[in-house]
Amino acid sequence: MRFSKMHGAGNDFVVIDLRDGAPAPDADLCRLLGDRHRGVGCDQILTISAPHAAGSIASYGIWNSDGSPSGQCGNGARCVAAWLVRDSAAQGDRFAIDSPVGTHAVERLADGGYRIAMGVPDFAPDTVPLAAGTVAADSYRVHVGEEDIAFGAVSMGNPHAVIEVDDVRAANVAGIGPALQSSSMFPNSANIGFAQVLAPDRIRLRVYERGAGETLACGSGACAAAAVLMRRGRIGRDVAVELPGGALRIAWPDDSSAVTMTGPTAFVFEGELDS
Ligand SMILES: N[C@@H](CCC[C@H](N)C(=O)O)C(=O)O
Repeated sequence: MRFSKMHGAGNDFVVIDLRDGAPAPDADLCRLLGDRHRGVGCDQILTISAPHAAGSIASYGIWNSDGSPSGQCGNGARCVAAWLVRDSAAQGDRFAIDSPVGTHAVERLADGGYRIAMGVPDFAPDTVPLAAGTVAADSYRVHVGEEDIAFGAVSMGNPHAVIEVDDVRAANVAGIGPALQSSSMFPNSANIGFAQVLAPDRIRLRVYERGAGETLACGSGACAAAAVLMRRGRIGRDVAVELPGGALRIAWPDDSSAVTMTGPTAFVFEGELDS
């Protein structure tokens, strides 16, 4: 099995081409590929297959390093786009690719970065899914140990909670992240973001990802944090999101439009696994 190792702002991937109809890796193989000691090591495994929608050039599947599937991966979408460009499957600077939750318009930028239309954020609790009766415009509350935590919740095709903090570097990401993930409020778990507003056009973010733990960057998490804070009026509609592994640009012109995410991609190495 041949694969490409890639990363987007430090969120790293094993990318596998399944366009010949080969089966997707099962959960055991995903765990092995994700293992940084016994396998290749990555946060997510991305598989590239034939398109689902007319007009798209390919589709992709997403698996976390613990073997669980996801519907959305922002950094992964940029890496899949860059992989398809290198493969000459993409003609021109604008094309479309299908994630498990829908079709995404892709724009290849002059500086080598990619802009992806990530879809319209959905705040409905049933969609997240979040076990809460009403849609809170601002935030929900939950007890984690002794702490009373306020958070926003949104689906970007995958579930996100966003906690605004004063100092993200001091945030208890490794404690609150897994505790909130296992709360009964999140029947499908969630990606837990910790966001600090630095300026109306700049936030700092760390994300404890579902199925992967804290990563150097989470693209859908950046969209989710920006959407929650924009909806609260805490920041403007076009922001830089500074993550431990790099910066992404997130824009959401108005509540009914798609969020766009812009950021870098990198190829790390090519590899081959034997059976
Ligand atoms: N790193 C990704 C998100 C990957 C999936 C996530 N952990 C989940 O289970 O939903 C990104 O860049 O968005």
